[in-house]
Formats: sequence, C-alpha cells, structure tokens
Amino acid sequence: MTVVSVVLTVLAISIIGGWLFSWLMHFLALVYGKYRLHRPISPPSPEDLPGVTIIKPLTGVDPNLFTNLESFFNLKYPAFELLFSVQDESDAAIMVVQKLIDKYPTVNAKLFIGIKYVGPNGKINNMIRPYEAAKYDHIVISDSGILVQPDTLLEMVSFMKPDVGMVLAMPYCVERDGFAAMYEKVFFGTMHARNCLSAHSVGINCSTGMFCMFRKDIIEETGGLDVYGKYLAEDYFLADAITKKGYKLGLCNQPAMQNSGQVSITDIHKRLIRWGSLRRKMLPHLVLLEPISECFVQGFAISLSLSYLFDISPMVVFLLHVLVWFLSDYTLMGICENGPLPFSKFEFVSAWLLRELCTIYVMLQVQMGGAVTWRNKNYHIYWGGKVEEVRL
Ligand SMILES: CCCCCCCC/C=C\CCCCCCCC(=O)N[C@@H](CO)[C@H](O)/C=C/CCCCCCCCCCCCC
Ligand SMILES: O=c1ccn([C@@H]2O[C@H](COP(=O)(O)OP(=O)(O)O[C@H]3OC[C@@H](O)[C@H](O)[C@H]3O)[C@@H](O)[C@H]2O)c(=O)[nH]1
Repeated sequence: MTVVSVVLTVLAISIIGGWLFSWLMHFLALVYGKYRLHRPISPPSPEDLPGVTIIKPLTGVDPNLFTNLESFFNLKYPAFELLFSVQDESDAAIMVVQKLIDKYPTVNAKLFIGIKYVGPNGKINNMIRPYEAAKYDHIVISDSGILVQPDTLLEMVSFMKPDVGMVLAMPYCVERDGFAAMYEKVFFGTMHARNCLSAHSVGINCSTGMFCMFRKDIIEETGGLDVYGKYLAEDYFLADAITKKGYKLGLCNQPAMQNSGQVSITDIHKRLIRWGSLRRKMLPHLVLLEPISECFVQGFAISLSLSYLFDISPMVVFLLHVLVWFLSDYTLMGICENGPLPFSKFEFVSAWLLRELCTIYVMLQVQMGGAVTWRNKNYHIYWGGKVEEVRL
C-alpha cells in the first residue's frame, strides 16, 4: 500500500463515519420530533401557574402584524401582561398596538416607546425598558412575526420545571401564499428541524430566540439582559449562560409559528447568511461540519468513498442517498406540520431541491465573511460573537 492509498482509505473511512453520524441525526430528529412535537400536555393546576410577562419588540409594520399581535390578546392564561416596545415614536407599529389595546381593554398591555442603549443589538436595546418594568419573574420574548394559539402560553409554561431555566420553541411557519413562504417552511421543516431536534435530544444548545421563555432571576444572576447587548446571537448566549448555571433547556411541544407578512427568497437568504455568519464566528468548529452535513455534499463524498473502497457504482450510491435523505426530510416535515403537508409533492420537491442547491450559495457567502445586515443596520462580527455596528 502506498502512502497515498493509506491516506485515501483513511479519508474514505472518515467520510463513512460522518455519513453514519448524519443518519443518526436524521433518526434522532424523527424519533424526538414524533415523541415531542404536538403531544398533548397535562397542564399544571391553575394555582401552580406563574404570572408571565410577554415582551414583544417591534420594528415597523407588515400586513400580518395586526393578526399576529391580536393572537396574544386572545391567549387563555390566568395571569399575564403584554409589554410591546418600539424604538422611536415614528414607528407605524404604535398605531397597531394602540388599536389593539383599545379593542381589548381587559388585557393587561402596555407600550414602551424608545430604546435604552446597552450595545449594538437593536432587539436587546428595544427590550430593556419592558424587561426592567416586567411585573412577573417568568419572561417570554416573542418576535413581531410570531402567531400564537390561545393555549400556547399554557403549554409553554408546562415545560418550565424547577430544573429548567429556559423553554425554547422550535421555529416553524404558518401556511401562507407564494413560493417563498413554501421555501421558508421547507427550510424550517427539514434542515433546521433536523439540526434543532437532534441537538435538543442530546442536550446541545440550538437556540432560536424568536419565541422563548426564561426566568428573570436566573438572567439577573448572569448580569442581567444588558450583558447580551454586545452579541447579535443573544439567544445563543442567553441559553448558554443559563445552562452554565446548571439549568436545562426545555423544548415546547408547539413550534414557534412564524407568520411574517413579507417573505421573499432574497430576505430568507439574507437571514440565513446572517445566522450562518454568527455561527461561524461563535462556533468555529461548525465551519467544516456545516457544509459536510448537507445532502448533496455528503452524497458526493459518500459515493466516491464507497466506490473507492468497495467498487460500488457512485451514481447508484448518490441517487439512493438523495432519495432516502429526501424521504426522511419529507417525513420530518410531516411531523412538524402534524399532518399532511399543505402543498403538493411536486411543490415540495421543487422547494426542497432549491433549498438544497441554494445552501451552497448561502454557505459560500458565510465563508467569505464580511458584514451582516439586520433590519437596515450592518454589523461586523468578531470571533467569539461580539459585534460592532459599521457603515458600509
Ligand atoms: C459529518 C456530519 C456532521 C454533522 C455535524 C452537525 C453539524 C451541524 C450542522 C449544522 C448546524 C445548523 C444549525 C441550524 C440551526 C441554527 C439556527 C441559528 O443559527 N440560530 C441563531 C439565530 O437565532 C442562533 O443565534 C445560533 C444558535 C447556535 C446553534 C448551534 C447549533 C448546533 C447544532 C449542532 C447539531 C448537532 C446535533 C448532534 C446530534 C447527535
Ligand atoms: O434592531 C432591531 C432588530 C430587530 N428587532 C426585533 O427583533 C425581532 C427579530 O427580528 P427579525 O425578525 O428581523 O430577525 P430574526 O428572525 O432573524 O431574529 C431571530 O434570529 C436572531 C436572534 O438573534 C433573534 O433573537 C431572533 O429573534 C423582531 O421582533 C424585531 O422587531 C428590534 O427590535 N430591533
């Protein structure tokens, strides 16, 4: 055996190991998702239910904002307050909130106008004043595009056990018209759900802060919410700090239902590039793992490896690999959806294929580095995850 053939053999065996690991992630996601998502809960008795402060940081209006915010006024829960916040008094969201406060006079709701600057993260700056004013120790952070069901808060609270410091909700999407909305749903129901569910199943922090609940006393022990203003991925660092205090992360049985009224493929990609760039800078070990965890990259690598080691047709291996991966993703999305998918198989195939191909573009953009954009502001991300606002 030459040195080259030894190196190639070791490489091929490592690729097979990584490939088997990926199937383990598929398996864990399917089993954990089936076992956890949409399962009925046994709610705590009403006297055990803590009061909850829900903070809604808002920036601007989209066509679904009224419906999304109204769903919070219809929550069925004994004691909660709704604290809305906008960054400045010219924000059009003020009118929407005011209209809802007038429509539901019995709901305890307040609007905060103006930020308290604690760092470059605009969402944190927008939330500090309501956070400081929160009446209850249990805090929910919920982004503007989230739509809830009347029982969502009750279900979320039921996962807040004494050893749990934060309850996360896996992001998913409300059914909306248009290909971009379907594309977004397919992303969150396949690649994202696989990573998120498999990570949760083994206790790895895979947080998304668009809808989560935590206890204020624990965050205060870590220095308060202000501390997280220096990061854009405040969700990851909040969850990380909570686990370092010895608490577990819980996962709500209901996904966080995103229902933004404006969806475009370009915006979805910008968001994925921002998220990917954050992960690259704060978790550099994912730099290599993320690309090789994608379907086509792995199909390519495993077909060459098996062909090299066992002389199996690479084309057959590649096609079988893609087919089984696709079927696993289709099944997982059915689990997220809790029923049949709201579009045809052909539409699913189109959105899935596009997602699998576009991920190469997203990953290249992430690897190229550069500033990221969030709500019209540009940020430079430093290694470790701190950010600085920059002018381009
Ligand atoms: C040979 C294959 C090896 C596969 C290794 C797995 C590599 C993980 C690949 C992709 C990770 C994608 C994570 C997607 C969800 C992240 C969402 C996100 O970016 N959220 C940000 C914004 O809200 C947030 O600030 C960042 C959070 C950090 C998440 C880190 C996730 C790590 C997931 C690792 C999964 C491993 C599961 C292992 C199961 C046995
Ligand atoms: O400058 C800002 C930016 C955002 N926000 C608010 O933050 C929320 C999330 O904003 P977007 O919907 O633009 O962003 P994303 O959905 O990508 O954010 C999500 O991923 C990144 C995490 O850091 C966030 O916690 C999570 O919410 C919204 O409610 C928005 O109104 C601000 O209040 N100020």
